[in-house]
This record gives sequence, C-alpha cells and structure tokens, in this order.
Amino acid sequence: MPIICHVCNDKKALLKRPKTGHALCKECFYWAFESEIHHTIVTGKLFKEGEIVAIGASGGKDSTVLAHTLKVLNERYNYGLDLRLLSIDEGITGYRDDSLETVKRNQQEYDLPLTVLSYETLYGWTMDAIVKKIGKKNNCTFCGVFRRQALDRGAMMLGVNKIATGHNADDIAETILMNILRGDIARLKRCTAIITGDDPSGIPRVKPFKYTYEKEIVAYAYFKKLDYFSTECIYSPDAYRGHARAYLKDLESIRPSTIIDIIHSGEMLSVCQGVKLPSQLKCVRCGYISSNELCKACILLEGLNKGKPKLGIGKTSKVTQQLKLSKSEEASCSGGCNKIKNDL
Ligand SMILES: Nc1ncnc2c1ncn2[C@@H]1O[C@H](COP(=O)(O)OP(=O)(O)OP(=O)(O)O)[C@@H](O)[C@H]1O
Repeated sequence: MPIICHVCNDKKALLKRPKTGHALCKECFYWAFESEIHHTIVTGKLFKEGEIVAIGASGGKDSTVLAHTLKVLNERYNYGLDLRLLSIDEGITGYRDDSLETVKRNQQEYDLPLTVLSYETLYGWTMDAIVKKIGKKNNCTFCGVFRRQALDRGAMMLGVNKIATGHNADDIAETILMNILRGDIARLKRCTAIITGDDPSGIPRVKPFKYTYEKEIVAYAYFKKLDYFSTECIYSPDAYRGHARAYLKDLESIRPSTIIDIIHSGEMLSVCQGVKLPSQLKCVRCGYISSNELCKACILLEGLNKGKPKLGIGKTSKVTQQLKLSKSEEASCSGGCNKIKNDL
C-alpha cells in the first residue's frame, strides 16, 4: 500500500522529511522547504527591499540550492532584491576548477551575474602552492581565513549590501560543537547569529539556511535535479571539523532533532558578565576588521612570504607582538640582528 502525503492527503509520499519525520509528496516537500526558508528570511529580517545581495557560490549543493531558492522566493514574494553570484577561486586543481564550471552553468541557468575572484590575484598564492609549502595539516586555516576576507573584498568591489552564504543547520551545529570543544567563548557567542559582520565597517553576512537540514538540501537538489558539484575538497580530510561532523551524524541517527537542539542550546548560552571578550579593531596593515593589530590573513601571508608558513597558526596576539618587535628591531638594527625574525 503506498503511503499518502501527510500534507495534501492525496498524492503518494516520496520521502520522509528528516526534520519532522512526515511522509510527503514531492510538491508538498518543495513547498514546506521553500516556505520555511521564507519564514527564516522574514523573521530574521535578513534583507531589505532594493538591496544588492552577493550569493557566495562555490558550486556545491548548499550554495547551488541557495541561489535557486533565493531566486524563486525573490520572485514569488517580491523581495525586490538584486541577486549576484560571487565565487572565490582558491586555486585547488581538480576541485575548485571543476566546481567553478558548475557555477558558470548555473549562472546561465539562473541568469544571475557572476564574479570570480582568485586567491592568486588577491594574495599571490594559490591553495595548491600553500599546501606544497605547509602540507595538509593546518591548510584549512589558511583557506578559511583567506576565503572569509576574499568574499568581503569581492562584495566591496561589487558594492553589494549583503553577502548570503549556504551555511546550513548542520554546519552551524558543528561550529557550536567545535567552539565548545576548543573553549572558544568569543566565537561560540558569535557563531549562532543569523546575521554577522553588521558593524558599520563591514558588509553583513546572512545565513538563510540556518535552520535547514543538510539532508533536506540534498533531497531538494536531488528531486529538482539541480546541477551541483559533489566532491569533497581534496585538502580537507584531516580537518578538525570532520570529527565534529562524524560525531553529530552519529547523534543524529539516534535522535534526529539533535541538530536543531544544539543550535537552540547555542543560541541560549550567554557569556557571564565580566568575561573579557576581544574587541574589534582594524588591521593596521590592510584595514580589515581584526581582534588584533594585524589581522589573521596578513599574519598568515607574512609567514608564507617570509618562508615561515607556521607563523599565525598559533595565537594571533603573540605573533603580532613578535612581528611588531621584529619591525622595530629591523628599523634600529642595520643587519646582524635576526634573532626574532628567525623565530618567526
Ligand atoms: N569558493 C567559494 N566561493 C564563494 N562562496 C563560497 C566558497 N566556498 C564556500 N562558500 C560559501 O560558504 C558556504 C559554506 O561553505 P562550506 O565550505 O562550508 O561549503 P559547503 O557546506 O560544502 O557548501 P557548498 O555545498 O555550497 O559548497 C557555501 O555554501 C558558500 O555560500
């Protein structure tokens, strides 16, 4: 006996929703999926009419579904948004070059303007060259820091009002878990926000998929036959996030609401009064927001350019001190004074 859709009570159910456990037909699933994202956008006040929005487009499932859904909702509910695609080419042969081909096909399909910005142009380094220098351990630190800044720089170039990314509920639950495991209170406080970077100097980032399960994004892409690139990054298998992800998947198989429950817990956590949190400064070198005098990207870049790629992998404040010292010694010592520089 076929199972009948829980919503329309008419058509044959095709899937069991991971989020609710309800059996739904394809059309009712699309409607539920899109309506929940619309609800997130409206209640979170993610956009204002007339805004230009850059969608961070990697060619992967999340950002492909995001581009598709934002286009559908923008038309259905008259958001009045000017949507663009912004892709960062990290320079990973056999991964990002292929996924960018997917983005280009989607650009045609969705008829949205696309801008591609590369690490090589911005920083003079591709991830292939960085991994050659430092190996696979810690390479995600470089990639993550550079990408964050590259998206901001691209968004500034395009003059957009917001950046929308495809971070989904699973990504956010993983990040909460990782920040707890690392004892990183400052990031724990920030990571559940649906809008980040909304200080006067930055371009706000929004996460319309904050409450959307990865499994549902995959199901939506599958049933809608969306064109996306599904290979994992070739340099990321050793990343710490992978362990948090595996742990969460285990928990989710026992209790499907784990993901939303962790997000809820993260949102409810508050930092005790009197706990000192880093203040937001501007990098003295590039002007980017930073909690130290030098931003992480400038420190990582300095390390790469000086042949000391491990510089910046540890605590930023200590390295900043070392760099400041090394600069003043450089100025006062004409040669022979290389002790600190050599430690970097
Ligand atoms: N190279 C990139 N260019 C532009 N945006 C990116 C890029 N990489 C990631 N993003 C943005 O950041 C979000 C989260 O990226 P993450 O690396 O976690 O990938 P993901 O969860 O596999 O997402 P996706 O399936 O879209 O690749 C993406 O959905 C996308 O919006």
